[in-house]
Amino acid sequence: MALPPRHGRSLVHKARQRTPGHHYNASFLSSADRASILEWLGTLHPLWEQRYSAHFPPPPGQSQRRLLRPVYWLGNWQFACLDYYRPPKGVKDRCVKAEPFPAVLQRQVDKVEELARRMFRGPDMPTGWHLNTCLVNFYGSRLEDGHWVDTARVGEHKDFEPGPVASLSLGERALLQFVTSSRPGERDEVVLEQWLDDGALQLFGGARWKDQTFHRVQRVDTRAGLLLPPELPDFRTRRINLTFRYVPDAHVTPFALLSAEAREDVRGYMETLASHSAFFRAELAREKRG
Ligand SMILES: O=C(O)CCC(=O)C(=O)O
Ligand SMILES: [Fe+2]
Repeated sequence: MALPPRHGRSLVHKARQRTPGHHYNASFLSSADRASILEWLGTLHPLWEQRYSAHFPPPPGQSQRRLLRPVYWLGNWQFACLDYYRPPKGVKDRCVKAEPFPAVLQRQVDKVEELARRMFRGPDMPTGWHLNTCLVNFYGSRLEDGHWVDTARVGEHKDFEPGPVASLSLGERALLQFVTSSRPGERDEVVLEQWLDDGALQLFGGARWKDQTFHRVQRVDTRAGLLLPPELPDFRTRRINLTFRYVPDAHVTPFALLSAEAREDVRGYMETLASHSAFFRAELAREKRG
């Protein structure tokens, strides 16, 4: 059970704690699978996306900015400038069909789905749920005007995809916190903290962790010299996290079938991806065939 937070005491939940709806296994990945995932990561060409686009301009008072980190998506790509997947209203032209999972990841997904089906029932396990989406987050420092700037954090947010969400962590450990919703003038209350270790699985679902709380990556440890693949210009990766989610198949759209505006907004990204990927080349070609 999650203990209520007490003053002056941090809640550090150890491996395999019993918190309903939240599961953590520090040693989920075998060393062979871990090695093979790292080898696959070395072949990726992640994107530095911009938050906004021609048809999704910055709101008043905000300006165009890059995301804090490069990302890669599998299954479907939720481009930041298409404003991510936000059911029930934001489901059209949000999830662009992307590459399938490599075999080593599909094997992890099969195991995680089996576990999730044992952990979650009824309203916590949507009809048709399967993990068909993966966001690969690269955490580290980026070079800005000759200085390395640490951008290894994620502000509080919810994952809006329905049902349980699973994540695999590689590299430096990260402190993940679940916090209650913020109200103006009130400090967020941390209701659960979990250090995510190299090779760990975290699985969470149900109203408590998906709807009633936000989560954030508060910080990522630094150990001198840890550098994860792939080699990127102007970025040093020390942690990689893969989150697996479910987007109903009806909401995953091939690039060629997006609205003209959405195609315009992401065409440049598709072309960049296509320069390294036969899958994205074929998706672009499909548009030309009409
Ligand atoms: O890096 C992590 O462990 C969590 C990332 C996350 O919350 C997300 O990608 O939605
Ligand atoms: Fe998240």
